[in-house]
Amino acid sequence: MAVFTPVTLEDVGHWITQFPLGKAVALKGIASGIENSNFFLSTERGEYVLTIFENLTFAQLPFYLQLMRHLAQHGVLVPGPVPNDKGELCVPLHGKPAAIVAKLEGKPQMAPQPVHCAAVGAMLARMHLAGQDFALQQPNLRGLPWWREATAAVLPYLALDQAHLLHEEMKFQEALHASADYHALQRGPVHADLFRDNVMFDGERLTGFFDFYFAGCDTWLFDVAVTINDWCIDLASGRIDTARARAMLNAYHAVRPFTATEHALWPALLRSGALRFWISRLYDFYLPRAAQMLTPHDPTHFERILRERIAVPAPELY
Ligand SMILES: Nc1ncnc2c1ncn2[C@@H]1O[C@H](COP(=O)(O)OP(=O)(O)OP(=O)(O)O)[C@@H](O)[C@H]1O
Ligand SMILES: N[C@@H](CCO)C(=O)O
Repeated sequence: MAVFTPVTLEDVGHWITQFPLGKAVALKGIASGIENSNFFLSTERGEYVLTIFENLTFAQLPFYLQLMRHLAQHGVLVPGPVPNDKGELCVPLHGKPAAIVAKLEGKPQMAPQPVHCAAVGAMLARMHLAGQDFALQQPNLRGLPWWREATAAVLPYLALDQAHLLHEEMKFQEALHASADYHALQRGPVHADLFRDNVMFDGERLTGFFDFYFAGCDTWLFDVAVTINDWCIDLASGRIDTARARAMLNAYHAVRPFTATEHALWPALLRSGALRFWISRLYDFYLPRAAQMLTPHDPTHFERILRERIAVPAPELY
C-alpha cells in the first residue's frame, strides 16, 4: 500500500483545470513506492503520473523538479514535470505539495543484461553533461556529513565486527574526501539512487530515469559507483559482474571520457557508493521513521558489497 493520501477522480477534476491537460478521465493509485503517494493519471491529452509528496516540502521540491525539467529539455530521458498556468511545477493538493510528470513507457528491468547496462551507462553520461549548466545548487543530502550523523546513531546497535568495519571505512572516506585528488573530481547534479527500480525499459530500449528525490550535487564518479553497485553485480555475493560492468563503463566513457584522477579513485568511490547505502539501510532498520510503511531494505546486502569492494580489486574504469 503506497497511497498515503487518498485522492478521487472528482478531487482531481477541479484541481487539474490549472494545467493544460484537458479533463482528467481516469486515476489509479500505484502500489509500489514507499516515500510518496503516486497515481497514474489519464487526461484528454495523454498519460501522466501524479505524485503527492509526503515528506518533501514546497521549499525542497524546486531543485528536484527543475532538474528533471532541465534534463528533459536537454534530451535526457527523464519524465518532464508539467507546469500549471502560472508556470509552477509544484502545487498543493489536499494541503500537500503535488506535481504531474510525464508517464514513462515500459517497466524496470530487474535482471539486466550487458545491453541494458550499456544503455544506462550512456544515458548517465549524457545526464551528467546536460546537468553542467543547471542553475540550482543543492548538496547530496546523503553525503559525508549525513554519513557522520547516521554512523553515530547506528553504531550502538551493531555487532563488534560491523562497528569496526563502519568505523574503519568512515576513517578511510574522511581521508578520501579531504584529499586534493577527490576535490579535483568533476561534479554536478547527480541522481545518486539510480538503482534498477528507478529506470524504465521497453524490451532493450531505455525509456527513462525517474525518482530524482535523492538527487544533489556530488561527484559524477559517485553516481557511476552507485549505479554499478546495483546493476552490475551478482546479487547473492555482491561481486561485480565483469561483462555487465564493462558494458556500462565503456558506454559511459564513449559519451563522457573518464579522467586519470577518476581512474585512480575508482576503487575508493565504489566503496563510497556501498557505504552510503549500508548506512542508510542501517539507519532505516534501527531508527525507522514514524510514517514509514514498508519493511526496510536489508542492510547486510550492502555490508557484503562493501566488504567485497575492500577485498577484491575493482575492474579498471577504462
Ligand atoms: N514517470 C513515471 N512513469 C511511469 N511510472 C512511474 C513514473 N514515476 C513513478 N512511476 C511508478 O510509480 C512507482 C513508485 O514511484 P517511485 O519509485 O518514485 O516511488 P517513491 O515512493 O517516490 O519512492 P521509492 O522508490 O523511494 O519508494 C514506480 O515503481 C513506478 O512504477
Ligand atoms: N535505493 C535505495 C532505496 C531508496 O530509494 C536502497 O536500495 O536502499
